[in-house]
Amino acid sequence: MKLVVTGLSKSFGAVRAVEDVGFTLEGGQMLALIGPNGAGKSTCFQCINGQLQPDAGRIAFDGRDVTRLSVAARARLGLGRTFQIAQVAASLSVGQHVALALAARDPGVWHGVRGRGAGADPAELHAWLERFDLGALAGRLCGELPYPELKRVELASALALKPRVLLMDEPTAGMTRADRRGLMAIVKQEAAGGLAVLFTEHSMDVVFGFADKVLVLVRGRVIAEGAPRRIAEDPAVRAAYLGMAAVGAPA
Ligand SMILES: Nc1ncnc2c1ncn2[C@@H]1O[C@H](COP(=O)(O)OP(=O)(O)OP(=O)(O)O)[C@@H](O)[C@H]1O
Repeated sequence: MKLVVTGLSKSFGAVRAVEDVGFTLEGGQMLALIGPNGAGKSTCFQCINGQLQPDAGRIAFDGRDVTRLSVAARARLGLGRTFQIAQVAASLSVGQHVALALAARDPGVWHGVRGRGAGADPAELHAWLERFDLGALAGRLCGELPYPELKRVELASALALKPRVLLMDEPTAGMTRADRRGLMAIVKQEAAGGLAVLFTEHSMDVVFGFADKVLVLVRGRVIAEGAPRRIAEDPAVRAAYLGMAAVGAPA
């Protein structure tokens, strides 16, 4: 798997949110997109997942140009993302939510071909829930879950679709350090199995603890790219973005 982004640019009126951004992401890698507020992380992220159309640039997925494809078409090719569990899904149980995601992987279920409604195979569902330490919570309503567990349900549901690239926009926002690390450890395991991961992140312990590669954006442009240790020591990064105090030692 290879995701190649070249010359990505997007403006909003006079604001050049993203300018000439490029990078390569391969299977098994975790790439963190970082930068100060307003640097263009979300805009870049949304151009890649298809929510926004870039003004210029190309996004190639395994050699195929996906720049003009819809979110759904990208997802079908294996470009997956985590979604925040919306209000409507809050009334589903954990088991139901994950079962829907598992079933959605198989279009036959939706077309009634298998005649089993939207149910996943119970044994597969059980194994999947256990993998995310959600077995004991299967009957709980998503809307009543503590935040870290809810984030695990979102991740379990996104990965149930078996993406080859997982896009996560601020996956650990609002979590404690321990919960952040717990969630990202699961993602890291998936990456070890060949999944490519692109995530935006503000928590430096997550960036330096889990990313294989870091891309630093400042005012829409890439100012540095490389291994976390190199990025942490990069004077331009320290000066332009992180600030001396904010850069922790790489984990
Ligand atoms: N829909 C929009 N309309 C107008 N300007 C926008 C829009 N979305 C983003 N911008 C502007 O583009 C620039 C980049 O914003 P973006 O949200 O991509 O940055 P970010 O790095 O994700 O920031 P944050 O860390 O605060 O979420 C900012 O100046 C922002 O105000």
